[in-house]
Amino acid sequence: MASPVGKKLTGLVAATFTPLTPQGEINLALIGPYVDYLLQQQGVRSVFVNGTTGEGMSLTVEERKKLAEEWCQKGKGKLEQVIVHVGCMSVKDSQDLARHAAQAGADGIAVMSPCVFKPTDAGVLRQFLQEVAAAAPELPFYYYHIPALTGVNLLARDVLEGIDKCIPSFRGLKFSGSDLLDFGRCVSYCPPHWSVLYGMDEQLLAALAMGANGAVGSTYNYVGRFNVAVNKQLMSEVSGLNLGPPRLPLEPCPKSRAVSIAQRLQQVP
Ligand SMILES: CC(=O)N[C@@H]([C@@H](O)[C@H](O)[C@H](O)CO)[C@@H](O)CC(=O)C(=O)O
Repeated sequence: MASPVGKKLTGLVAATFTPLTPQGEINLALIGPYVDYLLQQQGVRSVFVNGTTGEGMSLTVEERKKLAEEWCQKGKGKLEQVIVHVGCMSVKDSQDLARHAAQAGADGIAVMSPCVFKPTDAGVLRQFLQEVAAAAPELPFYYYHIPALTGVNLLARDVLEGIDKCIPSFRGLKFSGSDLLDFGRCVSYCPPHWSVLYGMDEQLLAALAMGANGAVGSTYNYVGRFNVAVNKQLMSEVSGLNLGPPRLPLEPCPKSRAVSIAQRLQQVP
């Protein structure tokens, strides 16, 4: 099957919370107003559903399906992209969620590593991701790298090695780690039609300076507007300095180039 096209995922993406009723049931009635709130109050136009912030791993498969459907339905014609996290401990549950996300009209799916029986190396993790991606080959697929939660301390760059050969729908990664060297190597490795999205909101400026295409995080639910303003300002200052394309060639990273990047960034007021 031909690999999916679809618009490149960029900008701020809110990792959505899951609204619950006082009885602990998912509260689907709040999703419509949540969409409007993100657009109107935060200037955030894409969402990442059932991830860490949304406590997807603590929800049942049925609850995750209902939430994915509701976000796709209420976001249709309003949001730019609805990305659904479909990672589970069970590959079959993940495949089921991937197929469902495609039927529900999601714009892409993401998967984190299983974290109890952990992959022993990057190849094993790639194989897990491949089996899930194959269940919805028409959807752009993203690897969700979050080692602090999964305990899977593989380098994201190693996971990316040759990944498009086994996952034709691969379109990038959400990097929720603090290792900016690994992040920079991912930026360098990814072709321009992939998205490199950063997920530690506290380090967003560093990630943008290193070439992130956007960010996925919890704080964009409530300080999205602030970030949109700061990022616009940063980008105009950086482009005013004539630094060239933001995608920095860090692989291999010669010392002289690293120094010159640092010197140039110091000039940003
Ligand atoms: C561990 C965690 O929840 N990390 C958040 C961050 O947005 C994080 O809340 C933020 O950087 C504040 O520490 C995201 O990376 C998680 C995320 O995007 C998700 O919910 O899928």
